This record gives sequence, C-alpha cells and structure tokens, in this order.
Amino acid sequence: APPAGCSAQARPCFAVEGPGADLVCFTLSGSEGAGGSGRPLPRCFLPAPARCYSLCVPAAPSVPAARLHRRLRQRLRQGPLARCRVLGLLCYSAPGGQAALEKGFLIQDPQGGAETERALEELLRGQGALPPPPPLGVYEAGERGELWQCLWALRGAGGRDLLRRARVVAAEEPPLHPAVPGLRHAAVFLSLEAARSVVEQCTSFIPEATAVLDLVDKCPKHSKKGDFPVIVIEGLDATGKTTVTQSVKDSLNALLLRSPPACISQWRKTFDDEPTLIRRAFYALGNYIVASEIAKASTESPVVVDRYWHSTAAYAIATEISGKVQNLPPTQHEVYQWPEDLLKPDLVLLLTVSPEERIRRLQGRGLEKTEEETELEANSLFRQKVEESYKRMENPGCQEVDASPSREEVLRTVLHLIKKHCGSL
Ligand SMILES: Nc1ncnc2c1ncn2[C@@H]1O[C@H](COP(=O)(O)OP(=O)(O)O)[C@@H](O)[C@H]1O
Ligand SMILES: Nc1ccn([C@@H]2O[C@H](COP(=O)(O)OP(=O)(O)O)[C@@H](O)[C@H]2O)c(=O)n1
Repeated sequence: APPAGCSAQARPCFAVEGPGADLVCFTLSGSEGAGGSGRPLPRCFLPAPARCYSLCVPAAPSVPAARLHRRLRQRLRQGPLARCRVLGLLCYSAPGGQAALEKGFLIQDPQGGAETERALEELLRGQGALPPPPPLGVYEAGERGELWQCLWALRGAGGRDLLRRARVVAAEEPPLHPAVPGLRHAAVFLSLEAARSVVEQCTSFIPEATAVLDLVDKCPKHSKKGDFPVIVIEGLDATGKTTVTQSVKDSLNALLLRSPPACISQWRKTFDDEPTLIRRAFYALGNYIVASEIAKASTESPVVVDRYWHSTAAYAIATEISGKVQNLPPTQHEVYQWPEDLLKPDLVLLLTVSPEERIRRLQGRGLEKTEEETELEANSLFRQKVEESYKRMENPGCQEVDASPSREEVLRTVLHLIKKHCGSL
C-alpha cells in the first residue's frame, strides 16, 4: 500500500531549474514498484555521499510568502549551508491536478553529513510561525538504488514528524512552463489596482511604499492622451534608447519622459532589493504615474518616452520564466496584452542590436552595471527571452528597428517611422 499521505491524486511534480536551459522533472510515486522503471533518475540528485534536500513555499501572489522565499534564499547562502549548491525548484500539479504552484529550492550538499540537515532544520525553525515554514524534503537512496523523498514537518520546540515517504520517479517536462499560469498575478500586473494592492501590503515594512502610493493616488485616473503623438522607445540596455530619445526630442521639439519617472526613481534601489512580486508592482505603478505625465504633455507637444509598459512586462516575464526561450508563454498570452486602464502610446519602437555590438556599447559607456545588466551579459538566454517577450507584445505591439548602424542613420530611420505612423508633426 502507498505510504500515508501519498495518494495517486495528490501527486506533485517538481521541476528543477538547473543552470542549463532544461527543466529537470520528477514526480513522487506511492508504491515502490510503480512508475519510472528503466528511466534514469533526474541527474540533479547527486550520488552518495552527496545529499539533497528541498524546500518549497506557496507561489501564490502573497507578500509574506514572497518575502519568506527571498529570506530562505539569502539564508541558504550563509553558515554551513554556504557549501551547498542551491537550484530553483518549482512544485506543480501533474496534468489535471489542482494543486497551486510552489516555489523553492533543491539543495545539493556535495559532502553529505548531518551538519547540513541540522542547519536546514534550524533555519526553518528560525522563520517563525507566520507564514508557516515549509516542510523539509530529504532525499535518500533505497537498497536497490532507488530514490525516496521524506517530507518532514518540523515541530517548533524540536523534533519532527514524517508527513510522507514516496519514491522519486523521473517525469516528462510539462508542456507549459509551470510558472506561466501564475505570471499574471505574481509578476505582470494588468491593472493599476492589481499593482497598487501589492504595494499597499508593503507599507508597514517599506516606508517608501506609502510615498509611492500617495503619488499614484494624486494622478488622475484613466488619463487620456492629448492630440500630439506619443512615441515610446524600448530595447535592452545599451541598445541606444537614451541616444535616440534625446535626438528625437531635439528633432521634434518633443518632451522627453522616462519610466520609472523621476519622482519615484530615488526609491528604485529599495524596491529592486525586494522580491519579484513587490519589485514588479513598483515598476507597474511607475507606468501609471508616467501615463498622467504623458496625458498632460501630449496636449502641448509631441512626447517621447524612454521605456514604458513593454519594459516592465518583458523583464518580468523573462526573469520569472527560467530556461530556454521556448518556455515563454505562447504568443497572444494575456501577459503580452496592454493593460486596459493604461494610456496607450501611438507608436512603440524596439531598438535591437547584435549581442556583440551591445556588449561593445556597454563597455564603451563604462558605467557601473546593475545586477540585472550583469546577468544579461552572462546569460544570453535571458537576453533572448527579454527580446522575444518584447516582440510578442500586442495592442500596441513593438515595431523593431535595427539600431546597429550609426547614430545618424538610426535617427533617420526612427524619424521616418514616426512620420509614417503619426503623420506630419
Ligand atoms: N548608433 C550607435 N552607434 C554606436 N554607438 C552608439 C549608438 N547609439 C548609442 N551608442 C552608444 O552606445 C552606448 C549606449 O547607448 P545608450 O543610448 O546609453 O543606450 P540605452 O539608453 O539603451 O542604455 C552609449 O555609449 C552610446 O553613446
Ligand atoms: N518601465 C520600466 C523601466 C525599467 N524597468 C526595470 O528597470 C531595468 C532597466 O532600467 P535601466 O534604467 O537600467 O535601463 P536603461 O535605460 O539604463 O537601459 C529593467 O531591468 C527592468 O527591470 C521596468 O521594469 N519597467
């Protein structure tokens, strides 16, 4: 009979987000003989003496859960745990299942030994009761080389209870990346209210959140565009957005705006240090503030905007969806749609350059790099996912401009496209 707590219906699947592009997937099987026969175990479980552990917290768009996940990630880099390798882990339902997504970590301890397990237990006990700390998954080899997961609930005072013991069996990669269904609530906010409510939950521990909300609430709702054209310039870092927006401003006598707007950019660092849920909500609200600036300015002159909604969505999607470009939500997915309550520009141009040219320009500029920019350089997959997400945006979509030629030529192309779409200026 299957061990207690492990029924066929409640069978979670796991995807390990390895450093490679693939999701390494496994599931749990109740009975010893069932499933997986002949298929190799997922390669993320290293052979003895190495040991593996797992921790998962709900991926529901909740501020406390998002902060618990981030706290655990930070703590897993410290003390005796620093010698472990930590990989991202997503726990999702088998096809047809109803379980909500959980996000966590697969912890590989290359040396094995009791110290790591003790440190993990201490770490979990130190997290307090709210939200409840996740159970600890411990993986151990059976007599015939098969692998078992023991799921332990830790008692606050010490000791632990076995929740279930189940065999680990290799599984197919799911047809859709497990993070895709939750994206719209966890990272891409499709209305002012959705983003606002996340930032509102942060006011008790991020004082700047109140200031951001005050600014947002001062903006007129549903700002309408004036009669002058509004042109947005998008693209990866160092593709020439600053250069192009400045020249377009001079050529058209336009007003130049940027997202996030100046009035909240002093708080960027604070929000960039927060988990995705909070960080992306901050940038989303920035766009609504910019919208009210665009509405006002476009009654008086053309407006050119350096980054806007498409940047917020594309970076959010690309950071949340691990692995290869094929893991992105399919075209026409809701996360590629413009929020209905956000002022739409007349034209969005996406500047693209080859990866080599972009790195040349980054080095030429010689400014300090943000963590995300460094990651972009190190991880060309991430760069490809940002660019592909930009290209999938709809209503309005992005019109691509090859920004590799000289500054003068790029400007000529951009002005030509503006003229074509927005008529005489
Ligand atoms: N068409 C171009 N050809 C060569 N270098 C360029 C061109 N456009 C911009 N640059 C240079 O590349 C670097 C990045 O450009 P920038 O406009 O700051 O990009 P972004 O605002 O997209 O980060 C700057 O040093 C800039 O002078
Ligand atoms: N509208 C915006 C603008 C920036 N961002 C975030 O800010 C980062 C890039 O901003 P940046 O100021 O470094 O961009 P550059 O203008 O320097 O190219 C992206 O990685 C996004 O995470 C956003 O989410 N939404």
